[in-house]
Amino acid sequence: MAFKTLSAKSAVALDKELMSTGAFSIDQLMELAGLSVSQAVYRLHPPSKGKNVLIACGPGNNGGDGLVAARHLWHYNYRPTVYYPKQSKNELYQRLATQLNNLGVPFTEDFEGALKDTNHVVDAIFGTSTQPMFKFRDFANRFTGFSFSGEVREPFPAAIKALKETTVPVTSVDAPSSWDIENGPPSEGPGKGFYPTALVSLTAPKPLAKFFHGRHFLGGRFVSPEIAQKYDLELPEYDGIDQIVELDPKTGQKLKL
Ligand SMILES: NC(=O)C1=CN([C@@H]2O[C@H](COP(=O)(O)OP(=O)(O)OC[C@H]3O[C@@H](n4cnc5c(N)ncnc54)[C@H](O)[C@@H]3O)[C@@H](O)[C@H]2O)[C@@H](O)CC1
Ligand SMILES: [K+]
Repeated sequence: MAFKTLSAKSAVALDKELMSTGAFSIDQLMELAGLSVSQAVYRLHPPSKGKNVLIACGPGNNGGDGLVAARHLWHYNYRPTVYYPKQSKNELYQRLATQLNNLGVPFTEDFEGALKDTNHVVDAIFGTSTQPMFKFRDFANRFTGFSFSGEVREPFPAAIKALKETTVPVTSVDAPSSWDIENGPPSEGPGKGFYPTALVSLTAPKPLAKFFHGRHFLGGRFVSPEIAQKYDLELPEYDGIDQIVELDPKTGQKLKL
């Protein structure tokens, strides 16, 4: 069975559509994305198996999903710790960080130290960025010979390397950080050889998911039938009140239990 995915170009258009004709705000989408991630963590690693969860957040929307997930995990009785070294000045992210401060969730700058005392890690450093900066860099790379992963800037290379080397289970949000949306794992740089335990694809799996062989969940239960049809998405049915659905990593279809 063919593994159906959403191309980088369609992912950009779909994001715009959700926020224009779909009438969603970014806050809403991020809340639902982060809620999905928190449910995947609960499914993989209930608090009875260890409450310490380290959430690594990058500077963009992927990091925002991580901040939201951290809040939900606290409410599920986990003990989350957040690594968020490049805090955005954007009001939305500041509010998400304040919400965590209000719950007493600690922020750490020592990612590797925190990793020693954790039971599960959420990788929300980089997702499937659709920023023009990435496109420019891809273009520039053709002339300089540097790959995307070789260009991951400080302080994130050490964190991505630590994610690769840890024996603690890692759940990646939308993409294993530093993977390419179309071509998957990088051939050099800190993300070379990084294969997390689980992946939560948001809205629809992107082409990189074909290179991933761990446990695969789909989240982002907010796509209307009209938008799904327009983007030719074959979204699996979510059960009951679940915000995630587990997919067969080989086919991308709903996993038959
Ligand atoms: N359509 C959806 O389903 C939704 C997507 N969301 C999330 O949004 C993500 C995409 O967000 P963004 O486009 O903000 O991008 P990312 O969050 O993937 O992050 C890339 C950002 O990092 C910055 N950056 C800074 N330093 C860097 C360095 N050293 N190396 C590389 N990049 C660096 C880039 O400027 C860029 O803004 C998705 O993967 C998903 O997690 C959700 O927030 C909302 C719903
Ligand atoms: K990620």
